Amino acid sequence: MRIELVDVRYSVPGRALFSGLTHTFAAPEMIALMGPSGSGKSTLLGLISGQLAPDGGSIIAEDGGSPAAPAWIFQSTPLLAHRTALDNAMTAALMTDHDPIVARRRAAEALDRAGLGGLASTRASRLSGGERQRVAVARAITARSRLVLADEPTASLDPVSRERVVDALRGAAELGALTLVATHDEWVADRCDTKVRIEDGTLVGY
Ligand SMILES: Nc1ncnc2c1ncn2[C@@H]1O[C@H](COP(=O)(O)OP(=O)(O)OP(=O)(O)O)[C@@H](O)[C@H]1O
Repeated sequence: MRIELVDVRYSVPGRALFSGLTHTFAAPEMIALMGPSGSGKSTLLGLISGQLAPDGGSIIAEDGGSPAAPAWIFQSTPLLAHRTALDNAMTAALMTDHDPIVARRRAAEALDRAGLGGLASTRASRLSGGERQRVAVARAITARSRLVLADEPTASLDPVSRERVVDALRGAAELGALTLVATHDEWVADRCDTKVRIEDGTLVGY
């Protein structure tokens, strides 16, 4: 997966957030997207996902020619509350063309990888916030998502849960996904492969 932003322009009422942003992200990598509140982190993820259309310029997502189909991880990622962790981990894969038996095996493997093997049969409503986040990452891995967009994935977690969620996201990147993590948390950013910060509408490595 490779995302090329070329001369991207995007404004919200009264303000240009990006006025000629050019940058390339390429997998496999886990990239921290930093920047002050309101600098445009969530907006940039929305542009990369295709949920937002740029006012100008182009965003080219390449994965062997096919467009990106991102997996989203939010501060509190929605799961099917009354279904098990295993069912939840399978859902995205089942919506593509995966064989249900293969999806089930992959989901079990992804949960194991996320340290949740013992909770596979537990309903999502009974999991902690951090466990739910890891199920969401396992869902992305099961679906073989090439692009993982995480928007403040650890914002409401205690330090132990935060580390486990970051490890799970690292697992997605190690399996080949381009993993973008918008965060305010320097601890999380330090665990990514690369750190970029939005400064005055441009992306600066640091
Ligand atoms: N639909 C919209 N209409 C008006 N303003 C918007 C809209 N979407 C975003 N904005 C503004 O654009 C700016 C960037 O928002 P964005 O959510 O991308 O920032 P952020 O860096 O993710 O912030 P935070 O760290 O607080 O989550 C903010 O000032 C926000 O108020």
